[in-house]
Amino acid sequence: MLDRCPVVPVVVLDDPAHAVPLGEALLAGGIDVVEITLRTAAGLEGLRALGKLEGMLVGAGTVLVPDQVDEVVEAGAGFVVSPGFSARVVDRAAERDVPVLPGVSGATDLMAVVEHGLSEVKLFPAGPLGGPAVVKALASPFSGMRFMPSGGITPDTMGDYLALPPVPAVSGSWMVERTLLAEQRWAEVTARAANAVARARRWREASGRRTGSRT
Ligand SMILES: O=C[C@H](O)COP(=O)(O)O
Ligand SMILES: CC(=O)C(=O)O
Repeated sequence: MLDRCPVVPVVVLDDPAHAVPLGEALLAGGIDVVEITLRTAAGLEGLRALGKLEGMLVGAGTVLVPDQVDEVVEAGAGFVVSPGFSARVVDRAAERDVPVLPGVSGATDLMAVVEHGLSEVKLFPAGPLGGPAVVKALASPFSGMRFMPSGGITPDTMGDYLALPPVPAVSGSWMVERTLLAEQRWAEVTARAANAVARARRWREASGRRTGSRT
């Protein structure tokens, strides 16, 4: 997932009927990975609908407890994301054979991640924690760890993260703002997605790094 697309939209869905047009809008902008959060009642149904959209890899976000891992796997989630580290969520994901990206906010979380044999995490909330400097500091003792920063990232700051070798992708909600979805402004979603992918490509090229397959 982390190598597929350098920018992963994080979606808070209010209406499950918006899931498929949203997915189509993202694909049109060159984004083929999306995280649907369980923050709303519509999340699970939206995940189920979007999972059937050809060419889109759909994951579940805001997975807080192990039973939600079962729910999202049954709804077709291709990966699971949590805002923090839960050993029980990680273990359930392993039992269900679904890739999991636990959230970390510091070295103690990363110690637990290493103990569980994982080497890919979400850094959350990346901006308030201190931005790219935090990735650099954490990557030093945890060499080999790959980070997907999220939280407070903007089109203007994402390049500073993507320029770092341990950062294959960033995630955020700016491409799929809740109001855009409510107003069904799909062309704007496509434009923001295309802009994000183009910026990611530029930053990667400037820093001599390869982008994901679709970029
Ligand atoms: O997990 C994702 C975050 O909620 C995304 O953060 P953001 O809304 O600041 O982009
Ligand atoms: C913030 C986050 O990681 C999530 O909602 O999954």
